[in-house]
Amino acid sequence: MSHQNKSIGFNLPDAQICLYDQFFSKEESDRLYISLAENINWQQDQIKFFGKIYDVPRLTALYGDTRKTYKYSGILMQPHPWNEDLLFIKERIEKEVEAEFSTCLLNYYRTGSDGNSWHQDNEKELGRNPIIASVSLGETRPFQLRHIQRNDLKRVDIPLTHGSMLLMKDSTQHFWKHRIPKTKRDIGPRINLTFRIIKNE
Ligand SMILES: O=C(O)CCC(=O)C(=O)O
Ligand SMILES: [Fe+2]
Repeated sequence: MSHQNKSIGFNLPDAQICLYDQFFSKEESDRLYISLAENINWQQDQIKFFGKIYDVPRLTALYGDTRKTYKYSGILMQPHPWNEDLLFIKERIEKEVEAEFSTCLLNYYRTGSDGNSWHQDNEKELGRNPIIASVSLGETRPFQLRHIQRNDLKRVDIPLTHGSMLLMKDSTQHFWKHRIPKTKRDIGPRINLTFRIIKNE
């Protein structure tokens, strides 16, 4: 039996975004969450901001084809090789999306004090119109988007639930910034995986 994934498109100017809720079943999502929390090599990154060094407010990890290095926030990252869970997730996405991903950047938001500030994923290694597939596990957090030029457009809030997959492509990264805001609410942890295509060799 072939299984049909339902997606919701967001009609945003200068963007191509769609969301698949329950892209992974509850059982798959629970299993993946536990396994990734335990088995991924989570690390604490730091950023330099006006000459001072700060911990990034989340844990991260880079996995993928080991020839593809990735430079973000000014740091050159060497990926860990794919593991079984990541290949399972990647293959499921690739069945739905016409793309082959080289790299996965993972984020672990331990509490509401962890977040991801406004940015565009527009590093030159990603090429001109990057496709990014973003899987969420654990606590639902809002994914917020804002257009970088048009202040007539309202901010968009997309709740990213356990087992969902958000797809961003075409000019999205040129015109829209996104973030995961921090919150004072007492919430549980969340794991996010963003699958990307790195063009360098
Ligand atoms: O956690 C998320 O949903 C977003 C992550 C993100 O924007 C990124 O890693 O570039
Ligand atoms: Fe991002």
